[in-house]
Amino acid sequence: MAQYARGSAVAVIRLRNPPVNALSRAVLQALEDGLKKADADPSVKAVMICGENGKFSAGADIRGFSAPKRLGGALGPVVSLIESSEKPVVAAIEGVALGGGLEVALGCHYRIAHVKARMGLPEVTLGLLPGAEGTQRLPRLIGVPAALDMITTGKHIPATEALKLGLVDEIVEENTIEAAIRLANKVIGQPLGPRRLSLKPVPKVPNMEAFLDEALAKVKRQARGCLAPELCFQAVRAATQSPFADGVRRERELFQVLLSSGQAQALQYAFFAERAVRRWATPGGASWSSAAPQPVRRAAVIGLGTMGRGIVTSLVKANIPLVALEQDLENLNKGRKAVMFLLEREAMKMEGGAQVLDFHNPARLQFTVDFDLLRDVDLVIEAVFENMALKKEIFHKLSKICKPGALLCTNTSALNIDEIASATNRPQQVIGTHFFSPAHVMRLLEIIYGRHTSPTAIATAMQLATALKKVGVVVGNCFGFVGNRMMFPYVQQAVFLLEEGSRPDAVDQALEDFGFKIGPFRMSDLAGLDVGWRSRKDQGLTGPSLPAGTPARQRRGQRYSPLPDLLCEHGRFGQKTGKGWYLYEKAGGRTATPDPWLLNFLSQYRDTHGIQTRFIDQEEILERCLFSLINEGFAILAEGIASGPEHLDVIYINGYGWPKHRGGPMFYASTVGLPRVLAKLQKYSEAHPDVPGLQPSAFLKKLAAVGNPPLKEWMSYLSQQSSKL
Ligand SMILES: CCCCCC/C=C/CC(=O)SCCNC(=O)CCNC(=O)[C@H](O)C(C)(C)COP(=O)(O)OP(=O)(O)OC[C@H]1O[C@@H](n2cnc3c(N)ncnc32)[C@H](O)[C@@H]1OP(=O)(O)O
Repeated sequence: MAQYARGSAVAVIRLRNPPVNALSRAVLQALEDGLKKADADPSVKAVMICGENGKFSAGADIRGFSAPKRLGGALGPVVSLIESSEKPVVAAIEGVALGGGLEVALGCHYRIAHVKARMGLPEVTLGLLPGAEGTQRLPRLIGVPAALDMITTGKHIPATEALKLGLVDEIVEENTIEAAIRLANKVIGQPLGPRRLSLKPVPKVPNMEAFLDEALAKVKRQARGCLAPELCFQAVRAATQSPFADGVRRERELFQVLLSSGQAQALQYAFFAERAVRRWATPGGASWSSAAPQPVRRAAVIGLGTMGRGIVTSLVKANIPLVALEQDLENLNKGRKAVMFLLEREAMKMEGGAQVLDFHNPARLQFTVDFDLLRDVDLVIEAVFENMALKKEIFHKLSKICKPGALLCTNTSALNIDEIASATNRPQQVIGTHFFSPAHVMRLLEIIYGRHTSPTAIATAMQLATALKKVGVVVGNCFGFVGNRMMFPYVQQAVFLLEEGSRPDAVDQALEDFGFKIGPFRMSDLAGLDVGWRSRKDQGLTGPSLPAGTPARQRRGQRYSPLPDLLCEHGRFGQKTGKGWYLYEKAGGRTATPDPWLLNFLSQYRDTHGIQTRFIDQEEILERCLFSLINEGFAILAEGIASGPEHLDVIYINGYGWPKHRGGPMFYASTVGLPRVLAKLQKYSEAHPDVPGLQPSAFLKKLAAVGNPPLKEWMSYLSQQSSKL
């Protein structure tokens, strides 16, 4: 709704639709009614539009896009109605003015913002473009370069920047509403023509065409298959080429293309999925609604290797005082230097810099080799390397030293949380916090509860994720948890494809064309092949503990590829050694080129094992890699390791480079259709009966059999009928 009130000469229209004053049909109708009322009332000389509860508006009601024509049809004309008013209209922007909310403000003749307000046109992040004339008004107001940047990236800008760009006329530190009413009174009677953005020309840029060509190339490079950025660009370009009305027509056409592209649906699903995972629950009945977090006033990080350094940086950025601990002075000094380097770099990106982060202050960041300094911390994150014995030794020590209530977190990507917890006297306070590298950059935090982990511990870890500006996803304990467990069959298929005749660059290209930021072989070279090698040796899959006589390409009765082990035996660990699946310009180099040595090695390997080389097309690469990953996802859901497909999708989008415009693996499966996914898996598992990852999971079969229900209904089939799976 929007509430209409008349003060003296200024009528106030207050957008009201908690929590973010999204522009539903009802809100738009009330806004339109309010404008008409003000127009008809001769005692009203000006209008002020604001939002309830300190928020202007977060834009169109995203949930209303299922009835897009009705909502879309309504917003543009309302913005025009505002602009054409014969009485000055002032927008009082508090909190956020985003998307359609900012478009409403752009229709107003004046904009005044609170200094803490944020503005943006984030439609592109939802697979759309600003479809209420925003792509035509914004370039007229702030110029093409700044408008293109805002519209094609969707970034939110602070009020201070908005003022510099000329997006708002004034910013205030006190009462925005009173300031807006004062401004409205002041401008009564002044000519409105110059304030109507639709009447303004688009400011000229020297050599506009060359500028636009360059901007388009940049947009395409960054979009990686996502349509919206390019169509946003086209809408802005229309503003530079056509009169306002024609530009608006073009904007509407492009909006319709996006609306029916499927990508918009995927991105909107991803938006809500990210919010849905905050409402965590465990099969034991613990949940976000009843568990309260405990405060974290001081934390500790153990281990200053790559992960520990990123975690320390992340905690400092979140303003959490901490102790950083290493085993000896040599490693401590190395770690301290690396952390300081990261923090200096982060500080340079921030307004206020090093002073804001305050990392030179030992009360906020203390480096030590003394475990005793961990006595009074509220939370410890252990980030030493993946070795169960070492982790258990540390947790045993922690349970003796740390105060009784301290939360003990382990940063592990696969190890058993219960076994680590068994080394302590407080398993209820032990939890897995799987950070992704680089830990101060990557948004995902996989939070793993063990058999004894308390609801308070989960709530505290989730609260930590929020403080670190990360997306926390709560999952159960199994080898590899959710993310890596789904990754194993994907990577396994990629390697099997090499055995059968493909090449690393062909597999990577297929998956990068699908939208992954980086294919599995480039990723493996980046992460280091030795990491997996060590883990496989620990599991007895390779190395000295492998029983004599074990067939080269079989382990425990299943197909196994020794290719990654063989590469490691040749000292090919990836980027760090200058060679892995690819060749690099030097050790530590980043430019991957196909390596003739590797191709020759693969060919000899196939000869040795009597494998007939065949051509493998892109379709097979995608289906085998993606469907095996998805198949594991269904097994994870059936086991109750994650409480819904949204969890898996949020993990993949934020931790594994899954293209967001495809909505995550489980959403993608729902768009392909479960019967098709099942049929393909059946075909491939018949061809490769010794690969369990290709054998369709019982839950997938069930869902296909009951008629491919929509994703949001999947879990209900599990709870009702799991006994029959
Ligand atoms: C043919 C012409 C057609 C023209 C059609 C006009 C087109 C207009 C396009 C748009 O306006 S699209 C919407 C653009 N706006 C956005 O993308 C903003 C999205 N929201 C946010 O970024 C954030 O929510 C926020 C506003 C910055 C607030 O962040 P905060 O972290 O404080 O809270 P959240 O947990 O994110 O949100 C709270 C709650 O509100 C729900 N919500 C937020 N925005 C919207 C919205 N625009 N529509 C509906 N619901 C919204 C959010 O889902 C949360 O609720 P939940 O129940 O927890 O999910």
